[in-house]
Amino acid sequence: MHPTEQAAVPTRVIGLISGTSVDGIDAALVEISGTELDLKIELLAGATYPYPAELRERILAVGAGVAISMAELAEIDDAIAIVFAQAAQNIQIGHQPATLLGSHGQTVYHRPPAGVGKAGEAGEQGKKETEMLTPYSAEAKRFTIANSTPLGYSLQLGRGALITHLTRITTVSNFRVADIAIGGHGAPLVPRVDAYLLSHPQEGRCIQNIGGIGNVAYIPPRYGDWLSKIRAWDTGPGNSLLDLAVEHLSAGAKTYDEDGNWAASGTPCDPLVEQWLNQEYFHLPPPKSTGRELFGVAYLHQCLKDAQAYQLNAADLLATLTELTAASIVHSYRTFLPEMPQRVLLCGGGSRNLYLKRRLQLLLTSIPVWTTDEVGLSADFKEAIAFAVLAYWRNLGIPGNLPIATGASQEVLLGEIYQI
Ligand SMILES: Nc1ncnc2c1ncn2[C@@H]1O[C@H](COP(=O)(O)OP(=O)(O)OP(=O)(O)O)[C@@H](O)[C@H]1O
Ligand SMILES: CC(=O)N[C@H]1[C@@H]2OC[C@@H](O2)[C@@H](O)[C@@H]1O[C@H](C)C(=O)O
Repeated sequence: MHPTEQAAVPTRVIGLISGTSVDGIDAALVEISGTELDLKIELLAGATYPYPAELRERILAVGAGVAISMAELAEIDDAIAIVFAQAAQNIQIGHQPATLLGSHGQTVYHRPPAGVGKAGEAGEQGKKETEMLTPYSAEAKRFTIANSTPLGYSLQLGRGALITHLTRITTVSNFRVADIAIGGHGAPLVPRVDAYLLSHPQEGRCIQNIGGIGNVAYIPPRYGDWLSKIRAWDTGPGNSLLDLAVEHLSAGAKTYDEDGNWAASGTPCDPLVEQWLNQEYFHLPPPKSTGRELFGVAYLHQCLKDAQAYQLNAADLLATLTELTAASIVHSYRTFLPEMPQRVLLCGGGSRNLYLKRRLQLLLTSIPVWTTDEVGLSADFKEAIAFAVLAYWRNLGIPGNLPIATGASQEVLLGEIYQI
């Protein structure tokens, strides 16, 4: 059957992802029809299933660079597959079963291609640009040494074969490797889905995800050669530094700044934000991607050190870190977009941070800042929905990456398929 004939019949698909915040597994059960311009999704159910505390701690440790044995890695890989399979079972309760499952898995390591920002470009120039990423930490230095090979590397745990075995559902997983193998960053992958679900006939839009890391997809108005004008990249820290700071400042009592209330009671320190914006990542041209390897614990420690000069209290420090997220997003639009969008649509957990949203609105002046909920697509489950769509495209033989976003040399089928 031709892909378009196959796609005429709606398919029930599960999308699963745990992002860089490692807060739990986002699961979406969707009904999908159409292929690209006629792509339609209906969200039947969405839920977040927290990780067992011990597994979360182990994942965070691996992500922070703690050395583990291959035996432990294997254990974590399957422990993640098991909780992902449980999430898939739970999300179907009370619904007709799904016939396809897309599982992003859990990123524990992400290294952009050498010459980050210039995907696929190896050699001295590439190395020089990567070395510029080192002022912040010993951890960042290791990142540079590891990054002397031309291709990127990204590791998502929770192997698909086991998820298929446990759920009895055809599963697509390991979405990033094919793009990386042809010179791409393997991220961001959601922009192609954003393009078909969130484009507008007259309006240029930035779809801004604020997870642990932030990423944007600029989708121009849907006419002419609009697809070639899409731009996308990781903007830098979303909530990663904020969450780590909250945990540190509350001595472990809190894991995030609910609604941004704590930061809202402080005042951002503008000179510090200016200083932090000098960091090289913010100035590298897209395509570019990043992770907790850069915007993680060591980075926060350097921020805390920098802040000592200004004697900030806890609330001021959180306000300043929140401002870094907002300012780095807006700075990247002003620097790298061909034109500013007419609307910004937020998604991810950071879209619930009301203080962050207010600061973004202030910096973007007259450009309205909404959430994707306000145009009919769940801000909480958009990433999980996207991996359901990417699995569906893979199953139909439709490429999932956008070379302009990832830096890959061409479009490619994303993901490995495991059948029962
Ligand atoms: N009500 C809220 N107020 C403030 N922040 C919130 C709220 N709810 C969620 N968050 C933030 O959102 C984060 C989780 O966001 P999300 O689940 O989108 O991240 P992720 O998917 O793990 O990351 P990424 O998109 O980088 O992979 C939490 O760690 C927290 O910082
Ligand atoms: C390696 C990895 O997991 N990257 C994530 C991360 O979280 C946000 C940002 O960095 C994004 O580029 C990417 O995820 C989304 C789902 C993407 O690929 O579009």
